[in-house]
Amino acid sequence: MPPTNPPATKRVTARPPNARANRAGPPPGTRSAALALLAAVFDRHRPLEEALDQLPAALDPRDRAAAHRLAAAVLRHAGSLDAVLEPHLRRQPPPVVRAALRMGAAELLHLGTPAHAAVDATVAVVPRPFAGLVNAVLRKVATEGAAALAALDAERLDTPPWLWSAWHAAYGPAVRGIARAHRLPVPLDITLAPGATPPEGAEQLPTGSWRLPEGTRVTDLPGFAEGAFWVQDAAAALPARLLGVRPGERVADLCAAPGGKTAQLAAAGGIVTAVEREPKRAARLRENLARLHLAVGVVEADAATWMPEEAGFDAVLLDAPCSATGIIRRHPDIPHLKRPKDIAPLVEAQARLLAQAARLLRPGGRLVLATCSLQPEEGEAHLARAATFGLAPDPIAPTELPGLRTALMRGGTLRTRPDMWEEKGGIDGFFAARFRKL
Ligand SMILES: C[S@@+](CC[C@H](N)C(=O)[O-])C[C@H]1O[C@@H](n2cnc3c(N)ncnc32)[C@H](O)[C@@H]1O
Repeated sequence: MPPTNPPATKRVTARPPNARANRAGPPPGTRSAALALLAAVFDRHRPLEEALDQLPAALDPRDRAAAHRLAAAVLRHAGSLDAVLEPHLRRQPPPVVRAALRMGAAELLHLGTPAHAAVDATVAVVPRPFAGLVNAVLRKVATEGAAALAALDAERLDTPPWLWSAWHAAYGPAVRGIARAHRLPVPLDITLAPGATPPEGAEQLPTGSWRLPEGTRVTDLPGFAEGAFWVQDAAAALPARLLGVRPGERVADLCAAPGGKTAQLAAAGGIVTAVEREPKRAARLRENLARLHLAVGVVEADAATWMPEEAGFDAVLLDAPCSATGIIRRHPDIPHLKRPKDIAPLVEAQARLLAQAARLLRPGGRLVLATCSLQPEEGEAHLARAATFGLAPDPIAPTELPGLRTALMRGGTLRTRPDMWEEKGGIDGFFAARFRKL
C-alpha cells in the first residue's frame, strides 16, 4: 500500500535536541546512572530498556537521557574501546572500574567531552583505591587514544564474531557496512497519525515515515502527548503498510506491544484485535493506544494457541519475537546479550506462531510475517515452511517500496539492512513476507 501523506494543516516546533551544550560533558549524576545501566547489561545480562526503567524515578529526565546516551556509546564501541585501553592496563580491573574506563574513553573518543571533564568526572565515580589508575589511563587515552583507535579495525572489534560470520555468510561484503551502521548515531523516526502535521525539522522519507535528528527527545516534540505521531523506525513501518488494510477489515495483530504496528493497522481503519502475551507489555500497549486515541481490542494471550470464537480474519500481522539483531543500531545492548544458542528456540516459536496465524485467516485472507532480525533462519527460512500451512506467496511489488528497491528480494520478499540508506542515516534490519491463505 503506498504511504498516504496527510495534508499539512499546522506546523509545530520542536525544542532543539540536546539543548545543553557539551561544554563540561554530561550533567551531574549521569555517570553514576550510566554505570548502573552498564552493570545491568555487562554483569547481570539484563536488557538496557529494563535497566532504564529501574533508574531512580527522581532522576531528571535530561540526566536519564544523558546516561542512556553515555551507556549506549559504551555498548556500541565496547570492543574497540577495550582494545584502546588494554595497553595501559597491567591486570584486569574489577567490573565497575572496567565500565568506568570504557565510559571515560567513550566520552573522550566518541562524545566530544573535554578531556579534563571526562577524566575528573570518571575518577569521581570509581572506588577510591582505583582513582589513580583511572586518572592515569584516561589521561593516556586523552592524548593517544584517537590515533590508537584509528589504527584498529573497530567495525570488526565491535561486532561479536558469531554475528560477523553469520552476516558475512548471508550478505557477503555488506557485513562491513552493517557493522559500520551499528557504530553511527541513529536518527529518530516517527509515523504520523492520519491528518496530523509533522514536527518542524522532520524530513519525509520515500516510504512515508518522518525522520528527525539524532538526540531528539520524542516526548519534547509538540503533538506527542496529543497523539499526533508515534516512534517507529522507517523499516518497522513497512510490514503493516504491506498488509494493505482497508477500512472495516477484521485484522489480528499477533505480537503487538508496544504497538507501533497496531497503531498503523487501526489508523488505516481496520477493526483490530491486538494479542500480547506479557502483561506489562500489554499495559504499555494500552497506554500507547490511549495516547493515540485508537480503539483496539487488546487480548492478553499466547498467540501460538489463541483462537477467538470468530476467527476468519481478513488480515493477520505476525511481527514475531526474534533475536532482534536487525535493531542493534537502536538497541546496542543486543550484541552483548544474545548468543548463537538463542536462535533455534526463537525459530521454533516463530514457526508455531506462523502455523497459528494461518489458521486464523479466512480463505483468501492476507498475512504478513515480519522479524527485526538479520539472521536468515528467522526470515527467509520460514518461506518453505509457510507452504505447509496453506499459505501461498503474495509477492511485494517494487512500487510498494519507494526509494528502497534494493530491499526487494527475488520472490517478492523484503529484506532491509542497516547499511541501506547510508546517506539518509540508515534503516533498521527487517525481514517481511506476504502470503495469501489458500
Ligand atoms: C517484536 S515485538 C512486537 C513489536 C510490535 N509489533 C510493534 O510494532 O510495536 C514482539 C512482541 O511479541 C510478544 N510475544 C512474544 N511471544 C508471544 C506470544 N507467543 N504470544 C503473544 N505475544 C508474544 C512480546 O512480548 C513482544 O511484545
